[in-house]
Amino acid sequence: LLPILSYPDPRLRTIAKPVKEVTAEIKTLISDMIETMYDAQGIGLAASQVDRHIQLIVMDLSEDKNAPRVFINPKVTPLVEEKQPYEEGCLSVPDVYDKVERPNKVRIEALDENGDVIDEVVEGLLAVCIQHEMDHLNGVIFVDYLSRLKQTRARDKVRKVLKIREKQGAQ
Ligand SMILES: O=C(O)C[C@@H](Cc1ccccc1)[C@H](O)SCc1ccccc1
Ligand SMILES: [Zn+2]
Repeated sequence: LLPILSYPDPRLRTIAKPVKEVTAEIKTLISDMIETMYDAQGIGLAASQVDRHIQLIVMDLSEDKNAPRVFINPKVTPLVEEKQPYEEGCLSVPDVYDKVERPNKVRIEALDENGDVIDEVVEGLLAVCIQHEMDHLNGVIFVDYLSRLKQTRARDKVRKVLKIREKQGAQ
């Protein structure tokens, strides 16, 4: 399992670089990220969150957690002006959930783990999730869209959650 960086760790603000070649090392990272995402009960995970600053996202929206998707060097283009609110969460901001408005139909252009082209139009949760992960690759965290007060509360909440996890871990 890979350690997931927690807000407000400044490393989460790093801009991810494009992947030049899908090496064996990157394939190992992909499987480690998928395992880490499942363990953390996430439906998406960006490489930035595990302190690897390359343009790589893994996602799995399936019920049985057996259909992982890999997006390398993704480009997301909104296809509608109108934004819809969605109650978002983030594995880097544990136990914090709040509404974020995003376009809910986007085009995804990327490469998959075999270097094959992905070019899809997606809607709903998949569209929300890919935009949330794309933000991570650009050093943006969903709490950045919230008020200063909510950002302060999020920082305090994460500090508390991490203390509790430390204690649990130590026992
Ligand atoms: O990037 C992450 O931290 C994983 C995110 C992905 C996500 C955020 C907002 C909306 C959809 C997906 C989540 O932690 S995965 C947990 C989750 C699952 C369903 C709905 C919201 C959050
Ligand atoms: Zn996140």
